[in-house]
Amino acid sequence: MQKIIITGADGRMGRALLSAVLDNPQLQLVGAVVKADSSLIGADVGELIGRGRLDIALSSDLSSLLASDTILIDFTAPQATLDNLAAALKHRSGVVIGTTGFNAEQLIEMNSYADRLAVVYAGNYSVGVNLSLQLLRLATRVMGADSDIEIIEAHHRHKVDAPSGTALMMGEAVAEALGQPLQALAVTDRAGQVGARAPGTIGFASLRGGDTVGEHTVLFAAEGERLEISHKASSRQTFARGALKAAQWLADQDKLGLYNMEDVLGFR
Ligand SMILES: NC(=O)C1=CN([C@@H]2O[C@H](COP(=O)(O)OP(=O)(O)OC[C@H]3O[C@@H](n4cnc5c(N)ncnc54)[C@H](OP(=O)(O)O)[C@@H]3O)[C@@H](O)[C@H]2O)C=CC1
Ligand SMILES: O=C(O)C1=N[C@H](C(=O)O)C[C@H](O)C1
Repeated sequence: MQKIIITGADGRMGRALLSAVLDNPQLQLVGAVVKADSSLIGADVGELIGRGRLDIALSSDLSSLLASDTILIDFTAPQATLDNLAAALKHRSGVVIGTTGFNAEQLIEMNSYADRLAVVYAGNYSVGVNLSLQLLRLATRVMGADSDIEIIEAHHRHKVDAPSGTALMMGEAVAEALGQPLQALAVTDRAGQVGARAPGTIGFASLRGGDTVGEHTVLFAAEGERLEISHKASSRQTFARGALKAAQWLADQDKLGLYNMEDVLGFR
């Protein structure tokens, strides 16, 4: 059985991941980690997620749980993820990262682990979103030169980063098919007298409200027609199950490296 540790265990994704691990007979939950100042330290994981006592206590001591045969699944916040990667390196644990909102320096730091650890990183672990990246590359090759490309995302009111990690992944796929880096094309801030749309740019718009789990549309607006490629997640379990698939896949890899969900799904 593959041993799994969940960080950010009391978060929205942390709880979804705990349920998904407990439902998967091929996985064994060996640790659930919360912040050092959390009032939940010592509480029972089963009671946290409404499943009755499981005799696994929430802990803040990630290092004491990590080992070379554990996989850490981390959906927390950018700095916490980088701290957790440093801890994983000491124990040679594989890491599956779902956190979004990294800045450029933080992404460079994450990439620096690629030759020392086995890591999967994806801004979205659903099958549908990762399949859509293939569709987006094709649509961009066919229609990209003649279309205005806009990426619209909607999330719940608690989300702290924008554009979403998924929107940026989609933007990267489109930019790659256009043969340019995303930073050179992305427009994320339209307000006031911004002027007419610059050709070849990729616009981003972010909506926040209610309990929206995660919705993304990439619009190719051409003369006389519009193509929209959309994905709607209706449950966090879809992300949790994808992350567990990534953990099982990572455990079977014999090479270190920074992988993504397209690697896990065999799409590239
Ligand atoms: N890749 C994917 O498929 C998906 C990615 N996400 C991403 O996952 C991340 C978490 O999302 P979500 O679960 O909704 O967020 P939550 O805010 O519900 O959970 C975040 C968790 O991380 C913990 N945390 C935050 N900051 C720190 C820190 N500095 N040190 C240690 N722990 C910390 C929080 O602890 P505390 O509660 O004590 O603050 C909490 O347990 C986000 O970046 C989100 O975008 C979300 C869904 C899918
Ligand atoms: O914060 C979320 O909730 C989500 N975050 C990810 C993102 O930033 O794209 C994935 C999903 O859309 C939910």
